[in-house]
Amino acid sequence: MPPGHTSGNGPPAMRDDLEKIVYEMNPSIRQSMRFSKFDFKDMDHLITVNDSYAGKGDAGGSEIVNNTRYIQNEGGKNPKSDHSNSSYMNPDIKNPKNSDLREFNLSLKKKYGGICEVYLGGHRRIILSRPEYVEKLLSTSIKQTTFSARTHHVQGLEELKVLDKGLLFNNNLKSWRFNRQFFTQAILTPSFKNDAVLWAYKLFEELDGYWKSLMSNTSNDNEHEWSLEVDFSQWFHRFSYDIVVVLTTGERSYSMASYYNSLSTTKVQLPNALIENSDKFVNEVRNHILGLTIFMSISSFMRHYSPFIRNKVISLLKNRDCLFERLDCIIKRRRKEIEEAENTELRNDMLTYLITANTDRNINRIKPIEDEKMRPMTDDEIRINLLDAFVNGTDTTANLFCFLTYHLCHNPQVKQRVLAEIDKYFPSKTIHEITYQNLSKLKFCEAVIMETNRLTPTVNNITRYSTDTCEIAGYKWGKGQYFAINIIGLHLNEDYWDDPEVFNPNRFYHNSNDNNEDVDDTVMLNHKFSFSIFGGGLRICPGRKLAIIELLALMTLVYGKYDFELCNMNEELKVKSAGITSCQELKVIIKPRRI
Ligand code: HEM
Repeated sequence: MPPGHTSGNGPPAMRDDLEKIVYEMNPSIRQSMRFSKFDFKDMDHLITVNDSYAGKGDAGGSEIVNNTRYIQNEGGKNPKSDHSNSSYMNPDIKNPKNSDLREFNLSLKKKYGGICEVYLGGHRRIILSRPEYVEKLLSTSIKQTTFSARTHHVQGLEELKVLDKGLLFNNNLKSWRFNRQFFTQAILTPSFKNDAVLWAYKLFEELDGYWKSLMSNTSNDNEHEWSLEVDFSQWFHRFSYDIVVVLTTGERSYSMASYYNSLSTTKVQLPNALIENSDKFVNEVRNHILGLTIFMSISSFMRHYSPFIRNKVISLLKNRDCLFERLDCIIKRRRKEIEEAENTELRNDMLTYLITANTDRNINRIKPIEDEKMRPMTDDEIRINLLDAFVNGTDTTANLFCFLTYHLCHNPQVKQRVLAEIDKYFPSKTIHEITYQNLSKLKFCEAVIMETNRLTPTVNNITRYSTDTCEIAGYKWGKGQYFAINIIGLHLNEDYWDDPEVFNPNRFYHNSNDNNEDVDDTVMLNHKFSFSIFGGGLRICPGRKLAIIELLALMTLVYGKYDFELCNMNEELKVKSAGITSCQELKVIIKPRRI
């Protein structure tokens, strides 16, 4: 997930504070944070395309030019003709107030075509919206290291102690490779994937229990005919936290239980202290994610000397210390358990893998490729890898599941096909047989996941920072150029997609005969890079398989058991869009489908 991610369902107090900081402070900061809340009227001022930059390779991009010039005129169309359309909106997300960066990206593509230049907070970014232009950035070649970094050296990230560590903000190629190898191996082993499905099942059972109990609080006595209004956004953000925490640390968090307690007069049978501790943990992670946004976007001077921000910054640094201390305790506790469990079989969670990798207790016995990677990981390294999994692996999946539900409710025929496929492979009473191998048979469901991400991507930009001179989009650029791939610009590009605004999973499902088990899962895209759900190249999302397994498991378990419809079909999808597009609320009525 790219930098600048804000979580949609952070604790309200925290979110309000962030908005206060961003929107109500002095104008110079508002200007620098314009990517969060921008004004279409000002776009011509903000955006400059000037090929005198190109070729010079001036990474500083010294001046803002007030006029706008088109350097790429796509498909013979004059982008100027789209001017009146600058507030173009996808039918599914209608309110520009609710969807800042997504709408901004869409209008950039509409108005300026495949390439343009944007100044945000004094930094020049080159925005790319054509698949041909992003090829080199997402190249898989190991030798192509010009675009191995995601950001420039952001001092704020150093202060948060995440720069050049772990994966997400690690620009040190050697250190990144070391961490990436462990991270990937830890979450791609068959035993880990099995556990992922097992935990999805267990946590769904827990969720199912809460929903039934909430229903029994109401007057309807007939257990087969009840219905319940639930906010999918709240439940599935919590579900994704609980599953990622248990899969990575092997320890339970109880954020679903805590949410249930807030809704119900009867409470879960767990000690309060356990739930409070779990709430603290989840809030620390959420605040850390918000901290990443603030520390990346606001200059060191403003962070430390602006009276508006200073206190927030101090509390975010305290939050970082608490979270790090908590993770360090978990790591130490597990190290001790591993030492004490001499001859016993070890668990499959990510933490156990990271502790034992390259030791004689290695749970997966995968041989490291290079000598330098032979050493075990330190606690400091393990901590950041766990954090990377929390930061990247929770809200992304939860939001996608909400968007998916929304699209299915608006496309009843697609919904019927999804249910038919689930019923075919997981008939009633066989749901406990769910494994990652048989989930992979759900090809139509997988196509629905892809199409959901095409139309409503959770990640808005994939960024790269050039570590050498390069040529992109026919221009020469200097070392230190910041590029941002405009995902929605690619996904709704009419040159590569027929009826791009229509929800049509068949684009990703090429087997017209549903009875044919031997499905061709090669998706034919007009251009390899016209679709990017998980990024690409060296930095491609390492959690992509886990994300798909989790989403398929959720579809099977939730849609298999419950019928679902939106409380209000006319209501807009409520999203907020910064680094990721996040679902704020999704009210759904659920009814039992299978008894
Ligand atoms: C639907 C869910 C998800 C989506 C849409 C998603 C998307 C992405 C994208 C677009 C990137 C940037 C890739 C690039 O720069 O080329 C990324 C990076 C990353 N993702 Fe995911 N992701 C998802 C789930 C997960 C999960 C479940 C995990 C792990 C538990 C994860 C871990 C990571 C990490 C660690 C990175 C940084 C990789 C690096 O810099 O080497 N993601 N993700």
